[in-house]
Amino acid sequence: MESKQTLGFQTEVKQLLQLMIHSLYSNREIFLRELISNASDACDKLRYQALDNDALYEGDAELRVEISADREAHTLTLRDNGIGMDRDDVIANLGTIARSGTMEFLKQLTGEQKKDSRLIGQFGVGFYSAFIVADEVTVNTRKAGTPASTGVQWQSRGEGEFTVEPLERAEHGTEIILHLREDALEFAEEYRLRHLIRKYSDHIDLPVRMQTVVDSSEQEGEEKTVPVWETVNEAQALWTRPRSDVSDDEYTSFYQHIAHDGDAPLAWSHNRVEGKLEYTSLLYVPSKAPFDLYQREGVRGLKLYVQRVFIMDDAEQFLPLYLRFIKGVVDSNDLSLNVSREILQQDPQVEKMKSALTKRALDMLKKLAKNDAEKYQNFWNAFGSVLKEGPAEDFSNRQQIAELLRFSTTHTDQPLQDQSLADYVSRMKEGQQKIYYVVADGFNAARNSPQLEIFRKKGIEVLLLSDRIDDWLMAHLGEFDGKSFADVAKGDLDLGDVEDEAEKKAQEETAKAKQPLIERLKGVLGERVADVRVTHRLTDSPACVVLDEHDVGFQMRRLMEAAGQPIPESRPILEINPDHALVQGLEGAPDERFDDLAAILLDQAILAEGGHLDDPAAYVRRLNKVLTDTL
Ligand SMILES: Nc1ncnc2c1ncn2[C@@H]1O[C@H](COP(=O)(O)OP(=O)(O)OP(=O)(O)O)[C@@H](O)[C@H]1O
Repeated sequence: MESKQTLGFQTEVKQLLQLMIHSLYSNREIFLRELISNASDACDKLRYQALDNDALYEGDAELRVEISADREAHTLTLRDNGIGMDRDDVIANLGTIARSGTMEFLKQLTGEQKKDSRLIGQFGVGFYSAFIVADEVTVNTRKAGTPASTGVQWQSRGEGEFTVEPLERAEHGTEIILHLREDALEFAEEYRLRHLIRKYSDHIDLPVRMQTVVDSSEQEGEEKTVPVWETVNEAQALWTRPRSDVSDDEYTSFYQHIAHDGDAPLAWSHNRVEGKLEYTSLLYVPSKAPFDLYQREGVRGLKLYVQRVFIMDDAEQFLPLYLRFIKGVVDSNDLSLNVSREILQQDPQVEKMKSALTKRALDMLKKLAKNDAEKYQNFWNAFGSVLKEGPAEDFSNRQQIAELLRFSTTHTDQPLQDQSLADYVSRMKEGQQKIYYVVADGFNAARNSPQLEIFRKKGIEVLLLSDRIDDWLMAHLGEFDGKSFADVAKGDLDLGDVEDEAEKKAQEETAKAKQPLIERLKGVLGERVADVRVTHRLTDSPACVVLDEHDVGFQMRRLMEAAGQPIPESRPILEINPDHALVQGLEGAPDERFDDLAAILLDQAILAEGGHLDDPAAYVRRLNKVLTDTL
């Protein structure tokens, strides 16, 4: 048998402990939530593993958590009869392996205690929160189903080192003994503990018991004290209760338990489905994005239960990827208890549940948008760009998703995305048939895009898009309220009936008159452009570049380029503003000067659109030549 060993905490864990001990005072009670939460997870794990091996219960199938305090000794003890840990588990889990969350946690610290303490649970650094209130922590544990001699004792003062040593332990499960700091003795007070236990564990399906009053009874003249274990929490899984019985506070604290998030959720939706498929779901919209929202391997999915038995965390088969921010629980009556991830992937029932849960989640967002604009904006700011993946991933729900989208537009000219498509449609000009948008790499580039000039002049609103996903979104959105979308940088400018016949005629005539100039430009620019034409979309700029209706957009091209993907060959169309002095000056220019100005015009149009030049040095050379001539 190995003897006592002293080991160093991993660097990140050390940093974390320093922080726990020295800075997080504001919300100290959360350590209890974290430790109860761990105990509850440990019991869930044992219940699950015992499904096909009853012996793991070792004759004690009544899963529970017990909490007792000793005011004299300054200790608080939490005991569970869950799965327990062996020596390797203890070393890995409680010291040497920083969870991926720890680093992120450290990165995101703001120095503001309130905020920082809320981050603790979210990043899976729960156990160490014990050191907020304790100056020494002892963990006695034994893995269920192993001999009594394989117990382990872990001990640390949270200062950089911990010890592990073998322990003879009759019971399986884990006992955590906190030696409370002088200033944390309130956590040994019975009334305080009772209150906290109810606050943090009423909703979990596991009795949390306290050794409270000591019962003294006179027997044969001798005073005998009997410890009484009393269940303090409600101990009923929250989702199994009828909606009308559950308070908002309870929904909130259940969310905080399952999502490891100290903040309140923005909305929830709790439903029981009966009939062919029977299940209960409880879905939540968090208020802020987790750090791994955009990572491929990021944690997502619901907690899956089958007939109240916990089966797995992060069951991702029940919601589409674009709703990966939704947290919650699904409890099925139909799935088998030994269902695995592989089975979930193929089960047609799961597919049906996924489709129903998707609708529920979208409905929940719709309601939030309708009832609370401020919260909805909060949701959109956190998760809008994920929801924008929806129309491409989930064709059948794309209209519903379209209603949920928010944009910044020329109506507000602000980067905040807070205008819905319905808002846009309600402001459409008489005769306007399309919803116009511009896509650029950043908000300012979009807002100042030359292509918008005519739209601003005529008071036609344009959506200003600058998220990476936007080109992709627009390609899949199709239409909204019977109106199609038009990229102002693609194809011919078509303002529908906003322009009258006289205007159109005048434009045609100008185009005819400029034909010789157009031909001359084409001759000079040659292969660099697909076409040159006169436009009336510009009022201030001399020229702009646009793409053919069916070309891949400028933004998408840059994304594909950055991702090392082959980009389909396409050349821009140069459009010139016949009313601009520079264009007018071109007409009479001698050949050499004309060639320089033509090239500059094209290069400038590409730059204004946000593109980069193949030969920037040539552009600078030409520009300097022209500038010098004017001196
Ligand atoms: N009471 C317990 N019984 C068995 N294992 C435990 C217990 N408490 C902690 N552990 C183990 O230690 C690990 C680390 O716990 P910790 O609370 O730091 O992080 P976590 O539980 O993984 O994340 P989070 O707190 O966000 O749930 C757990 O994942 C679990 O494997």
